Amino acid sequence: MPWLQIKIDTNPSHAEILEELLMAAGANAITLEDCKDQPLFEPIRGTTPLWQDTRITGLFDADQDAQAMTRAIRAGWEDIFPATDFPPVKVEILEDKDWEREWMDNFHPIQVGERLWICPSWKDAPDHNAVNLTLDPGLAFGTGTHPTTFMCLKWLDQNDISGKTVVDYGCGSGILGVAALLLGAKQAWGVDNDPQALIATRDNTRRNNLPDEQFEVFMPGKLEDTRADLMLANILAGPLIDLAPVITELVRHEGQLVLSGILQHQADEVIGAYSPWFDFDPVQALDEWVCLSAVKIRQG
Ligand SMILES: C[S@@+](CC[C@H](N)C(=O)[O-])C[C@H]1O[C@@H](n2cnc3c(N)ncnc32)[C@H](O)[C@@H]1O
Repeated sequence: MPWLQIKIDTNPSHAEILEELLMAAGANAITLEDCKDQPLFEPIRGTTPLWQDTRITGLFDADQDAQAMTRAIRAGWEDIFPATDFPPVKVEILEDKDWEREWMDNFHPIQVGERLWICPSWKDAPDHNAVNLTLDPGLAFGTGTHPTTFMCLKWLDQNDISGKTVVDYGCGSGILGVAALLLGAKQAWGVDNDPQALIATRDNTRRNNLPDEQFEVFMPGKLEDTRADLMLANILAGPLIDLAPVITELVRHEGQLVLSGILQHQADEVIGAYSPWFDFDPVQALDEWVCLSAVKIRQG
């Protein structure tokens, strides 16, 4: 089914209100991205563009009336900011994403280590006695084929995580948290800043017959009081470094940390950001990527 996208370029101080107005107009999901270098419309020659910091995209069902929705969003804006021009809006039909999902034909069941298989939900599991994780990543990252995901899954397969509590930070499709639960973990919490990822994680939790409460999902900043036994964070080196205090705080004393999304040449910098609190194992590498594991030895 096609989707309707409403894109609005704004600035950070107006972003939250626009998010609320898009949700009130019926958006199924909202994404925010930096758009400084890619304006929706070419700025008029000789003028300074005013609205080019933050792009908000609302995803709506295609049978909605785009003009009526845009009018409602605009009316809401004018009530709140009567003296500020409504920013430029672009409405697009997002055709059925078959082209984005062509990879599905090439996604086959993958064996990870001794116990675990990742099986696309549209294919049969080859070994019914294995721990089979049934997966449809939707529009989120995480099929198990990427070396960073694969190394985290391998770590889970090789370690005893029975009864543990787990945070899957940057959960994407939810693949790591669901794998942890299927391998015996007691509870998982997922965090992602992409709403599509939270939807995919919830769907994959259900697909594996796990109750929603066993894998709860959150936007960043909503999980402050948790102290997990195990933290899985496959993001990228930059955000992992920036998030070091936040991620550290979510791990209990003597809890474990597994980080990936890191290129080989970035490993030392990431280790440096976490070494005030964690003692690292030898680095694991696959292709140009590494996976770092560690134990928390000092309180954050
Ligand atoms: C490489 S994917 C990993 C997905 C999955 N965990 C896996 O291992 O395949 C990284 C995920 O982190 C999310 N992400 C990136 N930066 C983030 C941040 N600052 N806070 C929370 N999530 C973030 C992205 O939206 C994406 O879903």
